[in-house]
Amino acid sequence: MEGQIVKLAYLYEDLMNTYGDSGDVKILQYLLKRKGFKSKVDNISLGDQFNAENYDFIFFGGGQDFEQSVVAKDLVRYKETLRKYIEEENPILCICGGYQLMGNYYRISSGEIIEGLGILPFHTIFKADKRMIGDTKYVTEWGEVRAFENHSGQTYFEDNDMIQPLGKVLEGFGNNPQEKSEGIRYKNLIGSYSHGPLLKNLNIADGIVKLIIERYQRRINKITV
Ligand SMILES: NC(=O)CC[C@H](N)C(=O)O
Repeated sequence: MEGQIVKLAYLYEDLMNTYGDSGDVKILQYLLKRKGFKSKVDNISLGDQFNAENYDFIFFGGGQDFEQSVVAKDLVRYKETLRKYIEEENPILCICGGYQLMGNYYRISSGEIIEGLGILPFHTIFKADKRMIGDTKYVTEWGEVRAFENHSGQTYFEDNDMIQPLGKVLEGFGNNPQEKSEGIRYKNLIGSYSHGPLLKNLNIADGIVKLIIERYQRRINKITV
């Protein structure tokens, strides 16, 4: 029965998957299996139908500016279902280009604006003077994380009460070269510039698996009552 399977959605797997990001989903499936949970990944792409309510976890990986501009136009159809899912404290992990698209906009090198979903109050701006590339190290609520970043977009929060960074940067750049902050945490949405994949850091992976199982149990209880 479908209800007995943990359901994961991978948004635009064919377009948004840089530097091993799909490994994040594979690691989560492996850890869920070790805990005795079967899981299934649905790849959601251009023109598909998607209802976040049916899932226990959503993954949105990184992408180059061109792919982001294509995806942004399609993604707008999912704004309300994603907003509801996020507001209800369900788990979602957005990496780099996927993270950028949760904010208000991303201004790319040509000056053109890629509209984000505007679910969270931040924006990203391409700055030619600095490509943020290399190894990163930062501290999160789950402990220290090491990963790899490669982006030109610099992300700035517009409301520091509503959203918090995922971590404090010890090495590398994170959101931008000035603030020593990495990624975002809002309810159970995690956004990060980390590739490599991020979830090779098992402290974060275990934290997300816990959130997924809690969400799965809430969803299953709703189906069976
Ligand atoms: N790796 C990525 O997802 C890159 C994101 C975006 N295109 C940037 O350069 O900022």
